[in-house]
Amino acid sequence: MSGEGDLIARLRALAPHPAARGLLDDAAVLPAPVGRDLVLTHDMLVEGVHFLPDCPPGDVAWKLLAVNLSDLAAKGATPIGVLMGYGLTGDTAWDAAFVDGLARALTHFNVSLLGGDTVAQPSGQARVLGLTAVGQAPAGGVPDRRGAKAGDRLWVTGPIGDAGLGLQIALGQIEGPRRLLKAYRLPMPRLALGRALAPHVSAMADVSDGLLIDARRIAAASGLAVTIDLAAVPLSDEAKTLGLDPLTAATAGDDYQLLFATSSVDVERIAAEHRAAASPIGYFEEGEGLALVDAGTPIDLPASLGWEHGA
Ligand SMILES: Nc1ncnc2c1ncn2[C@@H]1O[C@H](COP(=O)(O)OP(=O)(O)OP(=O)(O)O)[C@@H](O)[C@H]1O
Ligand SMILES: Cc1ncc(C[n+]2csc(CCOP(=O)(O)O)c2C)c(N)n1
Ligand SMILES: [Mg+2]
Ligand SMILES: [Mg+2]
Ligand SMILES: [Mg+2]
Repeated sequence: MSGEGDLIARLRALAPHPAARGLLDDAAVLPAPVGRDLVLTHDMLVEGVHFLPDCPPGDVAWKLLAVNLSDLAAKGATPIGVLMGYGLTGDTAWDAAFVDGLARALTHFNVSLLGGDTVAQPSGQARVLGLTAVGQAPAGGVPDRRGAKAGDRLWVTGPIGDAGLGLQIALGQIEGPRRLLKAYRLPMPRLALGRALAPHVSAMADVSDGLLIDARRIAAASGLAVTIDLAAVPLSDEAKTLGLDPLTAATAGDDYQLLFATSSVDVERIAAEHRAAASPIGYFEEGEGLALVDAGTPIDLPASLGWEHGA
């Protein structure tokens, strides 16, 4: 495998959906699901920004798909297919391992490749990958970041902070269990849980940039203030053993957990039915901005609430 044509030939096996037209046409043609809206999202991964140069290519493929499916999960949507933007660097072994990993990930999530684009990247430059995911909206309406109500509690699925530790492990800054490295490299989008929660939430998003910054975005989009209790942020046993502090966990990002507002009392039961844990970590009220408490005692906001590109 070397050039564009060879890559597309390899990708053809990942594109069995009739909408993909065998990756032989100018565009994909997808019949709209009857009576359902489509949910569309696009996220990119950049070498050195989202993944390290020594990350196994198959893991990069998994993460490219997973971070996009996480946005569909936050909308309670069911994935249908994806379009991928790929930059060739001339490293054909890397490309082959990436395609193998993408095949595994697409099979795992029962998603088809519908199309995309392949370009050559100038040699020596960081890899840039993009993916658009298309999903079918849930029947009862799509949760919005703008829908939180004063009096709602803020909930998050857990754990939070494992991926941040995984990044530190990948960077060789700390030693820790392999599960934390996997949390960073191979995030698991909460698709089934997102679908189950969607009818019960007033607002929902996934946690990509950091719990604090993403919670503040829900509050801002809803025209409300949010208060978060750091003592309630769910940490894994491994993270506690490594002494992870909740503020670091809540600003690290890469969690791909669900963050949502609701007044429903059914949330813990729904999460348990999906073998997940959901924790009430705060509440919304009239006003604006984010406030932090630690077991009830107000504390100052950190200088950075999470990841913001170019900030
Ligand atoms: N280059 C762009 N062109 C058009 N819309 C964009 C662009 N970048 C971001 N957006 C839109 O801005 C909104 C917020 O995007 P953002 O990427 O912050 O959300 P997200 O994908 O959930 O988070 P993350 O990228 O951290 O996973 C979305 O509606 C997104 O489609
Ligand atoms: C090598 C490396 N360094 C730092 C990070 C941390 N990081 C980068 S982008 C981002 C937010 C999510 O991305 P986006 O907002 O683009 O979806 C986070 C938490 C990483 N993943 N890899
Ligand atoms: Mg995005
Ligand atoms: Mg998101
Ligand atoms: Mg982001």
